[in-house]
Amino acid sequence: MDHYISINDIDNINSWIEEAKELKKNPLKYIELGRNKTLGLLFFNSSLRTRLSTQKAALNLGMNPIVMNVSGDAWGIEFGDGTVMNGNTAEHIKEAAAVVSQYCDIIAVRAFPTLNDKAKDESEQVLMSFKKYASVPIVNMESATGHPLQGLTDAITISEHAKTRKPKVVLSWAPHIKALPHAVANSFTQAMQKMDVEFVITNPECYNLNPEITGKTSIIHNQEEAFKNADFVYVKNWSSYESYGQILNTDPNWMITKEKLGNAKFMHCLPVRRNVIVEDAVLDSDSSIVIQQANNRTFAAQLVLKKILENA
Ligand SMILES: NCCC[C@H](NC(=O)CCC(=O)O)C(=O)O
Ligand SMILES: NC(=O)OP(=O)(O)O
Repeated sequence: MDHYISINDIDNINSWIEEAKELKKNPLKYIELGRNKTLGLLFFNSSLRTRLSTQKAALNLGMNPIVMNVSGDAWGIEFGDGTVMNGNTAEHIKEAAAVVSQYCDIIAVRAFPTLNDKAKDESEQVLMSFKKYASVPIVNMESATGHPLQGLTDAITISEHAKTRKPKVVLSWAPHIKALPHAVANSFTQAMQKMDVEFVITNPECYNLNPEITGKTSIIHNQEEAFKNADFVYVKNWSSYESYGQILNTDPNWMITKEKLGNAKFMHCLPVRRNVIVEDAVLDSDSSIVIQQANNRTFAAQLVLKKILENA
């Protein structure tokens, strides 16, 4: 594999899941594979899990990770072509990406959407500019429209916890005080579409995700109906896609409660706002598998890095 940009880069999700489970059993098996190779992690946004689990994955492969908080610590980067750079940006992505490529064998990037410029967000300007101007493989650590390391993690976690051959998986919108990206929900949807699961999405009417991503997946606007016989309830807030980046509904009736969850397992990518997205009683119960889910971030990242290293 050259780059890991989206869930579409997974050629066979079942074999990837099996390989990730093998890595989890023996995380240091490939400690020589990345020896003397450097992974650069560039963060334009905050992170706890991605920042630590991706470094851990690199260390398990014998790589040396180096991390930079780009927003704040680096010079402001210009992405526009032909811009007269007399504003706030001090260096162009053409130089920045070429320079970092000389220090790193793989570059991983986190860059969230603007949520006010749909065209710009959908062009994935930051991630795709790194891909264009860097001379080494690029890994997406959550971009404007996708979080494929999370989506792969979620697929592994569902496979590990499934009690039936074809579990029912529900992606549910839940309320939030801030306008949040679509990336996690998009990549989760794409991952579930590749798996042998019964997958449905539930969200208020004004919150349908990008129809190009949801495709034929059924969208049910009645949460209670969607949750019937669910084995996994994956919860996430996202802002409106149609009224791009807007908060149109904060109805607390969409919050996940123990009663609504029934016998299903609760999943969330984290960080999660308690008693806004989900009540304490769920997170503090055995129904929640969010901690086990976050642990799998390491093995998803390790699998992706391994596949890139093996291709080098
Ligand atoms: N990487 C996982 C989720 C990151 C981001 N969440 C957030 O920004 C939550 C912020 C808050 O709760 O204030 C998102 O939804 O895409
Ligand atoms: N789930 C996830 O990506 O977490 P962070 O934002 O903390 O990296």
